[in-house]
Amino acid sequence: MIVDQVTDLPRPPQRPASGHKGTFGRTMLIGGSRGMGGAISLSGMGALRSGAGLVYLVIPKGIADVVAGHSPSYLTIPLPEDDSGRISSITYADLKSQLKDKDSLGLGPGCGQSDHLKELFRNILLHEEKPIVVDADALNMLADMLDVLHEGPVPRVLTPHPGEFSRLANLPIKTIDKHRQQVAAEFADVYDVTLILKGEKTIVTDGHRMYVNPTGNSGMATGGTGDVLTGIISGLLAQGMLAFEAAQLGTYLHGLSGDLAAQELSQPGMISSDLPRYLGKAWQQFYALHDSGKG
Ligand SMILES: NC(=O)C1=CN([C@@H]2O[C@H](COP(=O)(O)OP(=O)(O)OC[C@H]3O[C@@H](n4cnc5c(N)ncnc54)[C@H](OP(=O)(O)O)[C@@H]3O)[C@@H](O)[C@H]2O)[C@@H](O)CC1
Ligand SMILES: Nc1ncnc2c1ncn2[C@@H]1O[C@H](COP(=O)(O)OP(=O)(O)O)[C@@H](O)[C@H]1O
Ligand SMILES: [Mg+2]
Repeated sequence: MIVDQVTDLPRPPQRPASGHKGTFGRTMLIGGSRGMGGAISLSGMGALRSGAGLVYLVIPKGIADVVAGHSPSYLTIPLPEDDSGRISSITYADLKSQLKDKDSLGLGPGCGQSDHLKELFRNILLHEEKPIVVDADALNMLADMLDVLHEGPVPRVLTPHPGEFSRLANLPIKTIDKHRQQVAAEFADVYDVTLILKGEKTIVTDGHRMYVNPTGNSGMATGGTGDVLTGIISGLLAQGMLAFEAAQLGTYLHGLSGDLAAQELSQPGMISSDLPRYLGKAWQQFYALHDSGKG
């Protein structure tokens, strides 16, 4: 297997002067559960500040008001829930009309795990050809049904931290930490996905290309920062970026937001909800350095 090291960042999505919110894509994020409404709200913030035109959050009804209260900019779709406050009852067929006009999906932040969710995500991953980001509990459920990734050349971005990757690839965390690039590239190649292996110097690979992200700091080791990344990448995918490029740019901007937050707030003093707030500054710095001020 030959893997090219990529260092250049991709072009960001174009923002035509005549663009309207439909031009910049609709992304739908499915997650949240009782006690983890924050995760899906953070993803939604990442998606909004990535430039996506419309951000839909599909959540259990028990947390709908709290999630909607995080930002008036979300559209929320409340669904029935089970006794533990996780999305339940609704089937893939029930969701189909909602999925139809969406340009990208993000599955998992804070959703918890259940047989029902597993079946729902299984059907989405099997039948939806649009780009999908898979994170958090959706990754943990995916570990038992990796066959859904063999159903065709469709854009899938997986965003595990080493603990989640250990479950997915059935490898000890020690082996993953020691051979990060090799194990990530092998997995991405076998399952035809873009894999983001998170941590210090996050790796983005599709099995043929490898990008090692230079941004980010250990101030980002705080609950919810990965949820923000999921939203950013879903939003970039909704704007038409290809999977590897969206993963690369999303990871870079996410880490840069963390660096800018740390500069002003310190590493211990920054929290995950600061990242979306610094994403605007990260975009400005990106445009200044890489894209001649178009933003
Ligand atoms: N505000 C909210 O609503 C929030 C909600 N959240 C939601 O919580 C759900 C569970 O997600 P999760 O990631 O917290 O737990 P899990 O999948 O069990 O993984 C942890 C295991 O992996 C191991 N591990 C090894 N290396 C690691 C590494 N580099 N980074 C991280 N872990 C590493 C680790 O080892 P240890 O810490 O013991 O050393 C441990 O054994 C999920 O739905 C998520 O969206 C969170 O996003 C927080 C904010
Ligand atoms: N030491 C570190 N250096 C750089 N980035 C880090 C470091 N620790 C964590 N991060 C970043 O923070 C994010 C954590 O994601 P994740 O573990 O999924 O958190 P959560 O599930 O709580 O949202 C990832 O993007 C990861 O790369
Ligand atoms: Mg996570």
